[in-house]
Amino acid sequence: MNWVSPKHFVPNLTIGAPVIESLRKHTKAYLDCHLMVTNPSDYVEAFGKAGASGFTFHIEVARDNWKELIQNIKAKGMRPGVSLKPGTPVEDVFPLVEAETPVELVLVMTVEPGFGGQKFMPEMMDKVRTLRKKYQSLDIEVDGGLGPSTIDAAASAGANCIVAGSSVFGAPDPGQVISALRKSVEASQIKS
Ligand SMILES: O=C(CO)[C@@H](O)[C@H](O)COP(=O)(O)O
Repeated sequence: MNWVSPKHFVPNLTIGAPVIESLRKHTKAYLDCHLMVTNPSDYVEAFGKAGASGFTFHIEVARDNWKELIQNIKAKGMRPGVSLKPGTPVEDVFPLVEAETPVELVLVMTVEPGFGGQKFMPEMMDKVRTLRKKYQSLDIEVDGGLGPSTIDAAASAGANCIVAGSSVFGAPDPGQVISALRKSVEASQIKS
């Protein structure tokens, strides 16, 4: 794909706080917000007010301010999470999980963030296994290329929160795919 990253031109997001606010009027569901942005601090207040449940930022853009960011996310009533890109070592998020005010979720990207429909990277399961061994009760999320053919690898490595796009929205029966994903995670949790 020949795609060049644009510079920021406007401070708004296509699926930003107004979308969360609109959804919140119709559901009590957990709204898990993963902000793939360079300036997550700028969005905490708006997402909190809009009714987001979780706010996940990227470690790659928060190396200098993650402590304040986590505290701010919690102060605004959301669960803080941190995400890491495929090239980022898992050790980089340990301090955030072990902090006095810790993140409550780690999102291991299983594709390069940016586009749906990419191939799952099984080698990222080493990160998931490492996190699960070290932190038994941590929420570990995976995102990218998850579907019926890849869920068992992720679930058996220890992932318990699954983000799935193409496999669900491209299925003739999305509910059936969601059930299959859920079943695999539940079965792995019983075994461990
Ligand atoms: O936002 C991203 C990647 O940037 C992911 O959430 C993907 O969009 C998930 O989609 P599939 O890989 O399941 O199609």
